[in-house]
Amino acid sequence: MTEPVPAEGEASPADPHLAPEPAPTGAEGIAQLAAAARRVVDTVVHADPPADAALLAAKLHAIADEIAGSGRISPPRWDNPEHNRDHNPVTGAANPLAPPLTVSADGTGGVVGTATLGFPYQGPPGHVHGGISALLLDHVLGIANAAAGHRAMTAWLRVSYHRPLPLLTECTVRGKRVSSEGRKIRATGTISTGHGTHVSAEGLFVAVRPDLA
Ligand SMILES: CCCCCCCCCCCCCC(=O)SCCNC(=O)CCNC(=O)[C@H](O)C(C)(C)COP(=O)(O)OP(=O)(O)OC[C@H]1O[C@@H](n2cnc3c(N)ncnc32)[C@H](O)[C@@H]1OP(=O)(O)O
Repeated sequence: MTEPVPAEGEASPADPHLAPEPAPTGAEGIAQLAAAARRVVDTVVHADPPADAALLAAKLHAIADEIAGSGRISPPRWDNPEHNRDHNPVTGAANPLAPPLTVSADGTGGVVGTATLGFPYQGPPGHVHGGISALLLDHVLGIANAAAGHRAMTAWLRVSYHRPLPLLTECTVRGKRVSSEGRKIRATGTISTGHGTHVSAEGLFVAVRPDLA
């Protein structure tokens, strides 16, 4: 089957913002730690308070001390977008807060990712917190813009919640740049499940000033 050819400025499967990137030294190890920490968070949120909670907490602190003993990386530089990819709270494999969502080109000039969100992301009982949905959409719209060649900051994001988004259900997050005018870029996106669209968003993004990019 022939891949559709993206129009100029649209995300392609070969886009560097979507392609697997060369792993920075130690990235695999950090991703392993992040996956384990993610499991700890999920388990803690689900747990009946164990009788030996204080002892278990002490063990977790000891593990954190051991990890910290190997040193800390410096705060990222503004001009290092690679850092964002690994450590951001949505797709970042190195960030235990990230579900993580895996995003790729959707073949029509936009981007798409899937994730199944568990109890750490709960808002209304059994459903995803609205702020989490906004976070996913903000980030995926940002990736769609980046994949279309625009490194841009969110100026505003309008989120519409159409129906509650259930936890523990695979959801699909889509984003697409829809227009650009000078430094101003507009993008839209949705979060859907097999039951239809639960959340949609549109945003204005402003390309990073050339002297800062
Ligand atoms: C972040 C980059 C990473 C990329 C990595 C890739 C993938 C990762 C994805 C990560 C995604 C993470 C996503 C995140 O989390 S981004 C983090 C959340 N966003 C921010 O923190 C942004 C904070 N705001 C700013 O930094 C500045 O205000 C910006 C950069 C937005 C503009 O300040 P700047 O000094 O640069 O520009 P300007 O003031 O000359 O304005 C220029 C034009 O824009 C128009 N305008 C401005 N604001 C608004 C507004 N609110 N409504 C309507 N219009 C607005 C303005 O009228 C003018 O229009 P015109 O008069 O020319 O017609």
